[in-house]
Amino acid sequence: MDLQALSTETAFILIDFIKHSNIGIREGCRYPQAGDDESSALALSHVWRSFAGRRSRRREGPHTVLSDISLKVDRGKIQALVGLNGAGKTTLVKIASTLLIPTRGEVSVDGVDALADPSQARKRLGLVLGGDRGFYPRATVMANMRFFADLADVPYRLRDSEIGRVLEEVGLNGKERHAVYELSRGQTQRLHIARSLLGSPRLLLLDEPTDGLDPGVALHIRSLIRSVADSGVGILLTSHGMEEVEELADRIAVIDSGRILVNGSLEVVRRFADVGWVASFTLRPDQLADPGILIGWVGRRGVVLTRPSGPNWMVSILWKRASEEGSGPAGAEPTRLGREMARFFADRSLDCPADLLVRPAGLEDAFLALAARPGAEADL
Ligand SMILES: Nc1ncnc2c1ncn2[C@@H]1O[C@H](COP(=O)(O)OP(=O)(O)OP(=O)(O)O)[C@@H](O)[C@H]1O
Repeated sequence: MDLQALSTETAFILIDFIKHSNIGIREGCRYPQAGDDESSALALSHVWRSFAGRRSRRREGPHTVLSDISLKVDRGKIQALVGLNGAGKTTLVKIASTLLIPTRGEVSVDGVDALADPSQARKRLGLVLGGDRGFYPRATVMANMRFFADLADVPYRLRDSEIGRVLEEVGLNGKERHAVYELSRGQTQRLHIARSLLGSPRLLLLDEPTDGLDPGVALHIRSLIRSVADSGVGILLTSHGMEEVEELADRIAVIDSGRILVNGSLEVVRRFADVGWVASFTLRPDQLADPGILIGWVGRRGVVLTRPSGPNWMVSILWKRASEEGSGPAGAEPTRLGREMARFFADRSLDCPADLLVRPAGLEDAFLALAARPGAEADL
């Protein structure tokens, strides 16, 4: 736009508008301002959250649950949040949903400052905390959805068609006249998702959406989550299901004691956790009475996890990837690694386990390796 070609009055009105809006001019183009990230459904910046100690523990002072969390969820992408129980995932979801105010930091939902204008932010997001609560159980699906559509500010004349749209999206069309208590657990969970989609939010916050569901229903919910993301909604997903996260997430943040350890693709998380290949097998007591011998042999090249299974041990060796560039067995192809392990048994005149399997490490293995890292006991 050529400002010189405008009358002085029009130019002043335009400049005044630009000063009081979120728009900047750089060589005649609109460029993003702070809090106006075009691709962000959610932006958390240096978020901290503390809780006052319980009355009996007041002298201990506030308990810090989240420390300096910065996280972005892009539109159309699924950002997963994984961590052990009590790591701070639900607290973070509650802050993103405006249910909880951070002690410090900034929260922006679809470009809206959620701390300055929580009601505008709420209109742009959907929240699924799941579980059996959250609906009027004796009222019908339709009555519940009309109530929540009103809360979501869906215009009255569009209300029933909007409800029809979201019920169809989750496969609950036909259930409108059923009381909520008549729905199965999986159907109730789908209704939670339908409710969160009312008003076409730009951000969906899903806290363990498939928790407690049978595998078939969980599969359906997962494909629903993917299709919602594909429609351009940014999704923040917390889950203890590592396979689910691996399948769905574009980015995975691992949170530990209220801090983000790493955030990126599965490959980034695996590199951070320093785990490349996993060897798993069953060890009989007549093969190796003391798994400590195996642990000593692996040494610093990996992590050995054992768990009893009847009289046997189930063993997983999380081989570090650092030695992939070096000389250790983890640097070999899985076949070479398998051969190396076979030699361990042969050198001790022991049978090589028949079920020995070497496979690439997944998210669960990376997570276990992080939990087993030195010093982790102190903070996990
Ligand atoms: N209202 C509260 N008052 C005091 N402490 C709280 C409160 N809410 C959460 N916490 C504490 O904050 C920590 C993190 O809890 P949060 O529920 O966010 O963990 P989480 O990662 O979601 O755990 P889980 O996987 O078990 O659901 C826990 O130590 C919890 O006890």
